[in-house]
Amino acid sequence: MSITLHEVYHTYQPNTPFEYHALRNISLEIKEGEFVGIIGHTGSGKSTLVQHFNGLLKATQGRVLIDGVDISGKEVKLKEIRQKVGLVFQYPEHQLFEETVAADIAFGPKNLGLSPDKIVKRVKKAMAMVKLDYERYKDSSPFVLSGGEKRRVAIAGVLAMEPKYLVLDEPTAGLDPKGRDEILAQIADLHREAGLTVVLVSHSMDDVARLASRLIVMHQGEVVYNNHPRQVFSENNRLKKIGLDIPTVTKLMIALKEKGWPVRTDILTIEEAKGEILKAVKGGKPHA
Ligand SMILES: Nc1ncnc2c1ncn2[C@@H]1O[C@H](COP(=O)(O)OP(=O)(O)OP(=O)(O)O)[C@@H](O)[C@H]1O
Repeated sequence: MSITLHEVYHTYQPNTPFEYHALRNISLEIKEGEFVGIIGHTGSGKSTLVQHFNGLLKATQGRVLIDGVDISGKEVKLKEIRQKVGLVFQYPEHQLFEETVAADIAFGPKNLGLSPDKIVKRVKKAMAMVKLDYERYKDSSPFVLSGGEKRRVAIAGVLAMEPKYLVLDEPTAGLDPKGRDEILAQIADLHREAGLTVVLVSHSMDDVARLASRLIVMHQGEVVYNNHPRQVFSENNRLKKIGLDIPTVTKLMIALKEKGWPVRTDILTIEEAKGEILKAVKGGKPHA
């Protein structure tokens, strides 16, 4: 079971003076249970790519298969595909529109034609998943909430559809560090505890390095790396050439190594760095 792209191209406004080839020859697979990060600088095609995962954009060429089903098939119900692949847009809170938090989250399940009982159950479950207290928030207007809370309401709206794949396009954009950490921790929980397959689009290396087990790096509409974060970040110089940076903690370890400390440089988290530095310090002075 997977999201599979086979030689996908996407051209915006074809055969016009504004024609733009946003995706070129993309083949990739996101397997059920994975946590995949998609990184790339602005304009590299990340949003265009993920909008193919649920049929919001149609491939100009190539095939997109969701759990083996080619979504361009005439008999395919895109509504079902969009339920299976939940897509959280950039700044999803801009799409909140109902008068209360509960009504907003209920919008999707209502459209599925579920009974009122089932709808309430889904709303409660989705709010619990993003750690919003049901009783406290259900009757609030979404518009009086903080930026981070609004975003959680928007994510809950997608979760209430009970997707199998959760695709988040820059979910931390515009949040302060606390809001960012909270959202990322919740996304990690959704993968670890709720068992969702997660695709996280980001241009923050620090964020994806900690969470993703695989990274897809985009550059000018193409996939340039598709590998474990440690492998990707070992390509420090090539990443720099395409305008991407390695995680801060990885940079620190490279700097220590250059100063002669016997530390590993394929480090992705502060915890790993701590262990490595303590080991090196116990071992005595640097060699160089
Ligand atoms: N509707 C459109 N018509 C023409 N070109 C478009 C359209 N939407 C996007 N593009 C172009 O396609 C390219 C890829 O855009 P996309 O939004 O996928 O990039 P991105 O990597 O998600 O960028 P960001 O990090 O800024 O969100 C950009 O150069 C953009 O200008």
